[in-house]
Amino acid sequence: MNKPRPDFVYLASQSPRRAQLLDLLQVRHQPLLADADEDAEALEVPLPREAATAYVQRVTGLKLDAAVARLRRRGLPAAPVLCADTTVALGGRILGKPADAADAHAMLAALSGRTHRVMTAVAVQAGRRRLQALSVSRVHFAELTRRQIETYVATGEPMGKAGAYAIQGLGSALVAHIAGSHSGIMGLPVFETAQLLRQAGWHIP
Ligand SMILES: Cc1cn([C@H]2C[C@H](O)[C@@H](COP(=O)(O)OP(=O)(O)OP(=O)(O)O)O2)c(=O)[nH]c1=O
Repeated sequence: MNKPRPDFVYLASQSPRRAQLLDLLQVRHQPLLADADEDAEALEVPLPREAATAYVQRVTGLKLDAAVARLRRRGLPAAPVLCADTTVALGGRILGKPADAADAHAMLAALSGRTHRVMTAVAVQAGRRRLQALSVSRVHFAELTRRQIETYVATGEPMGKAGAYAIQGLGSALVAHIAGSHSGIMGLPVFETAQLLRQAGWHIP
């Protein structure tokens, strides 16, 4: 007899935005968070001269490897595992999460008046199948004054966000134009995620 299909996915992410965006698809999910001794940050180091698209997909694959190993280690019931990674690229330069307020200030000054790319890779492990997708958006920032940057950094919002801003928050006041996926910029491209989950056998309209 066939095993019943699980009715949830594991979301291997500590990002509350990713959980909210997955909720839009009405897919039940459970967190699969890293153990205290797993060094998640260590995965997020670009290789010398690595292109941002290659980097974001490689890191997402590593996150998924770690999550699948975690599932096995904990002996949890089998179900698909989903994870994602978001990277901001200004020309050939990869902007990660700011280390501190000065770093956030420098990133925002670099983004001011220019167009950058935001890439989010999504990966799903469903049994032996690994499915991956990449969303690339272009974001144009208004010209920012030093004062505006200082005020924004002082809100604390840039911390923990790739590129030092949040389009879902006050950061939206700095963004003049986007071309691409708003949810992808936030951290989980809903359209591409739906495509992957359908391929994994999920019923999504
Ligand atoms: C550009 C941009 C990024 N971000 C966020 C999305 C991601 O959470 C974060 C990039 O870091 P990620 O390493 O992609 O994700 P994370 O560390 O927050 O969570 P996890 O690895 O557990 O899944 O930046 C926004 O929230 N809004 C934005 O507009």
